[in-house]
Amino acid sequence: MQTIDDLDVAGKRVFVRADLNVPLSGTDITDDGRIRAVAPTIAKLAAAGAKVIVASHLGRPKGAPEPQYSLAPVAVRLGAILQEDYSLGQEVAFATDTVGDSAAATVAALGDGQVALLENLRFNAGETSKDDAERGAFADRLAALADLYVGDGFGAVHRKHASVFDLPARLPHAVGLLIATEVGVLKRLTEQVERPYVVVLGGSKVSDKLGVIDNLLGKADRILIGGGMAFTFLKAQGHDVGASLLQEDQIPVVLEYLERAEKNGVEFVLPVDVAVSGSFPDLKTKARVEDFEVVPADAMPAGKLGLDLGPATGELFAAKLADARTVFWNGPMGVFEHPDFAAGTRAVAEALAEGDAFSVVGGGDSAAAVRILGFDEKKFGHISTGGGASLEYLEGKTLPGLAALEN
Ligand SMILES: Nc1ncnc2c1ncn2[C@@H]1O[C@H](COP(=O)(O)OP(=O)(O)OP(=O)(O)O)[C@@H](O)[C@H]1O
Ligand SMILES: O=C(O)[C@H](O)COP(=O)(O)O
Repeated sequence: MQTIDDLDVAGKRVFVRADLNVPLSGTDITDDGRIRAVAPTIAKLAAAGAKVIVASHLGRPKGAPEPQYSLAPVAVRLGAILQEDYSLGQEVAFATDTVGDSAAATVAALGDGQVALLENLRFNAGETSKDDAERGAFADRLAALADLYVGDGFGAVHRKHASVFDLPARLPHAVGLLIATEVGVLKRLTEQVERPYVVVLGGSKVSDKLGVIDNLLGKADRILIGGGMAFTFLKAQGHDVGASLLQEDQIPVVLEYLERAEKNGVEFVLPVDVAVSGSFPDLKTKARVEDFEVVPADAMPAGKLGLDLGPATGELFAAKLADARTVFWNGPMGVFEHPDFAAGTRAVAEALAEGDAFSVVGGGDSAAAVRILGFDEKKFGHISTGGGASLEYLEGKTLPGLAALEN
């Protein structure tokens, strides 16, 4: 792959596909880790005299503008970071569309060394379309904005989307600093793993992430399952899971995983107790949950939502991490955004921060959780900006965004 050092960027319009899909509470950015992670690439290009056009998705809008997914607050924060940490002389210009008049005018007004951010790519149906021609047509319009392409949105490289996959085929391209670092670390987990190798999985994108277990059954020594992921396993074992997140159609798959794990000598560890509530907590006010209750994992009351590991499971998971030499963790153990349901995530983070295993934390929300809960990032081996992306990399899948940069 070419790096940005291989490109002559001075005076050129350089399109940087970043992953600025940051957690928001209204228009407040609750964790800016993904912005900080791509800032070195943007700053380096600007310092080399490029006109830098940054683009990203945010959330999952359905192909049309949805104001709550606007990247406008991100432009302000990116500008502040570039000014404070990289001495960029001006603010980041913001285009209120992606391939329309605002984008054209914003890019035309960019001077050498200046930076603009386009509005959310997913406000256009062409970005995520399954139809090659529709995606290609959108990529053509994006390509018209720029002379060169830099891929640095590691969190999105597993998506076959126009700006990730089709656009680099249309412009001379290179890999950014963030992707280069991320891939370097994850390679280590696929090539030389020190054992015991323990994998911790949680989060809410259950259907996206169950598949990785298939591959991990041949690699990991122990797999701990928490977060929204746990309830499909508990249900497969015959337990009622109330109104918790459940991927019912995946139960046969999960049963096969459990059987194969036993055959392969891989230890599966599931929650033994769960923190529940009758409704999803208010993440904005963070008001105390009146009906908060810890119940055994095999006796979840009907209608209740499992929202965190119980304390016994927190201790169990910490014990199962104590002798690990390598750990990969993806997905929070509970709805950590609310203080009543952060304990499980805190227990795992604490075990990793205090242990001496080489630990990789993958995922926008998992990484944010570690920082929001106040852990020192330096206590972890690597904090990856990619959740689904890092899992698919570890699965050995071809990632469209990396394949496109290799061609
Ligand atoms: N039991 C649960 N029920 C519902 N949601 C949960 C549960 N446990 C965790 N979550 C939610 O999971 C979300 C994070 O899941 P996700 O799979 O997106 O994690 P990630 O891999 O770190 O992020 P990404 O894949 O987006 O990079 C958090 O917002 C958290 O509140
Ligand atoms: O948060 C993520 O994992 C990336 O930004 C990708 O988002 P997506 O799962 O909505 O494609």
